[in-house]
Amino acid sequence: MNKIEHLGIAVHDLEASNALFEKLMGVPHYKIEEVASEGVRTSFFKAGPNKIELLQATDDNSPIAKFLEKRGEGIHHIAFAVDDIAAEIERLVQEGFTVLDTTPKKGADNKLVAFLYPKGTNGVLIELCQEAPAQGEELLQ
Ligand SMILES: C[C@@H](C(=O)O)C(=O)SCCNC(=O)CCNC(=O)[C@H](O)C(C)(C)COP(=O)(O)OP(=O)(O)OC[C@H]1O[C@@H](n2cnc3c(N)ncnc32)[C@H](O)[C@@H]1OP(=O)(O)O
Ligand SMILES: [Co+2]
Repeated sequence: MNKIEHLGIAVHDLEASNALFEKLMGVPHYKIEEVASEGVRTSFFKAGPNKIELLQATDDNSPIAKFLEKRGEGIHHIAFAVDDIAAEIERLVQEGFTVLDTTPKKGADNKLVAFLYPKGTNGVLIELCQEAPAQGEELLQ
């Protein structure tokens, strides 16, 4: 795995949290993107080379809606950048991790992503992220 690609933070109200993080970090968010397949609306901030992803639920079945209900607002996941997500998924399965997405799926910000079940990773939800190749559609079906 390479660097931490982003930290995901679950929030109730994306607009309010955008204003708060803008004040906190001294920079505006650089994009808002909805990922309907994940039931989320996201916004991104850069702090030097690092990224923060704020996530709001777009429906009641969203992982973010469930998380907020159970645990309230807070850090939801850590995303690691990987060069070859398919190879990394295979390696982690071999290592005995429960990979929730054996086929990478579309994430935000032009990424292919896959998640690991948090009960097998010390209670931390892990996301793998690969920069989506231009012809990434093939990987997504
Ligand atoms: C757009 C994209 C991107 O960056 O590009 C994103 O980030 S999308 C980000 C949104 N998408 C995702 O999160 C997709 C992957 N997540 C999932 O598939 C789900 O949220 C699960 C992680 C499987 C949890 O689902 P659910 O809560 O329905 O399952 P469950 O009731 O069996 O929960 C199992 C246990 O995991 C805990 N649990 C749930 N979410 C957690 C989280 N984020 N971090 C740590 N623990 C977590 C629950 O509290 C519960 O523990 P207790 O029983 O002890 O209470
Ligand atoms: Co994420």
